Amino acid sequence: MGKTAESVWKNCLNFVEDNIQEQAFKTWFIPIQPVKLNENVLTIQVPSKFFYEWLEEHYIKLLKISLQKELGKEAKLVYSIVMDQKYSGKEAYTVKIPSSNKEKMLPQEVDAPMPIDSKKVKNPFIIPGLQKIKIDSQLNTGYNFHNFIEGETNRLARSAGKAVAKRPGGTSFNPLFIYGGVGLGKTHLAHAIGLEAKENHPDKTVLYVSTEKFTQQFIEAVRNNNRNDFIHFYQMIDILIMDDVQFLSGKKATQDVFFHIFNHLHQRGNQIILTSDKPPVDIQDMEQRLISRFKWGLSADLQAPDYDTRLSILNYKIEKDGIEMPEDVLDYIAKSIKTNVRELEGSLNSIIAQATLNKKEITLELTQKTLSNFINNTRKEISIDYIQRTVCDYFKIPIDEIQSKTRKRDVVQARQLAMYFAKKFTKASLSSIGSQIGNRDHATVLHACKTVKNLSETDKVFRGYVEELSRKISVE
Ligand SMILES: Nc1ncnc2c1ncn2[C@@H]1O[C@H](COP(=O)(O)OP(=O)(O)OP(=O)(O)O)[C@@H](O)[C@H]1O
Repeated sequence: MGKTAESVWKNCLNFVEDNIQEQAFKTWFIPIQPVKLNENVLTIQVPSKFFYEWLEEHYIKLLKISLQKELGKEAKLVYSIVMDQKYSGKEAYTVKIPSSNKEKMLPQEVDAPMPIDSKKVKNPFIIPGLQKIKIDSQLNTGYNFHNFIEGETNRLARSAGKAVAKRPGGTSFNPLFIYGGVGLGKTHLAHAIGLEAKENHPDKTVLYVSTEKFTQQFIEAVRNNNRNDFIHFYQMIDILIMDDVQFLSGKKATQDVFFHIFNHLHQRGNQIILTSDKPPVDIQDMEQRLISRFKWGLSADLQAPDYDTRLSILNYKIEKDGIEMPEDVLDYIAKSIKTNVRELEGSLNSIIAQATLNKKEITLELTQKTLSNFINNTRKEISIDYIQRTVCDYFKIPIDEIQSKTRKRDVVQARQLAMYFAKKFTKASLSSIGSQIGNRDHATVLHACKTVKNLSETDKVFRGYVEELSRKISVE
């Protein structure tokens, strides 16, 4: 039987699967569809331009080998990309681009719905000559890529940051929206991108600004009647990094001015990098038109580091400070401090300080003693998993039921209660709660929280459940 696109792709997938991690395989290869086979040219359909860029950046070598095994040395790969027409509200369409077939390459330029080359458009507000003024980028050289340790939980954000620093405004990651909980490295990564972009493109104007500072500057500008100067200044920036955009929440006038700056920069193909403690959809009191712009590029999250990353961070820091520490001590710290990198650094510093001040050797015993308070506090954190198990035990429902799609009344109620308690007892965002409890969206979680609140006010029996469960969960 002759070869078909399906059969060729199936064999390629078998080869790829044997050579990469399972999670990566599921994420980047399962969604691909074989479309056409024309002699030695295989066309595959990928869900987005981002997807295509990622494959070309990370897996091109593997794809090339697998394809050559199937179709010979002259094998060629063509991507069919489903382009989302976010800007015009028109139907999605597909574009076809050949693979670079290089082992390592820069992502190619694609016919994006947004004219990337709109740099030539003249900005009537900018006085010629002013554009190249030197500004202090406000970047902290201590926060660079070299000391930003890579791990499973930050790989996507880090790689996207690297890509942006290489080709600011030239990838589909615009804006690059980095989000994650407290102390997970958002600010560090944002500075690292700025520093590397500056190094790669010395002619570009880079500016890091916290949202708080931006807001203060704006208020000051309005007070002094130079709102326009403020806007013009920001419109001159080639790479704008704005930290903690969740602080725009509720600030209508600042959102408004940022909206105009954002549009201007984006239309000119300038790069925007934003950080936030939550994903765009969960930012409260933010204009919808801004939220939708935040989602235009790539949203990448930083999660709490896993054990291996925690250990690598500790090793890096002690090596840098020229300190020796027994392996069991490092292992103990990495196993005990799980929440975030700032706490990990803090605990390491406390141990070093204890040992230095008391002229003691760093031992496991000293470490356990120093960290005891800290660990007791951290253990009190309640996980979503624990909440789900407690609710399911209480109602005698198997945990897979609330994870399933079933709409059975008792299961729906248990699921809603689990969502309500996750909102009450954890710092997780609505969308993160939804994705962990039954793979629902943030609106479902919001609805669940309201339903539980309403029912507790009107139904005595239900209120009893809520109170008892609340006690059970918080006792731990
Ligand atoms: N992957 C990493 N490798 C090395 N150090 C890291 C890493 N991630 C975070 N850190 C360090 O952890 C500390 C906290 O990081 P950072 O201030 O960037 O967090 P953040 O997410 O911006 O926190 P916040 O939400 O409180 O602003 C910094 O000292 C940073 O250098």
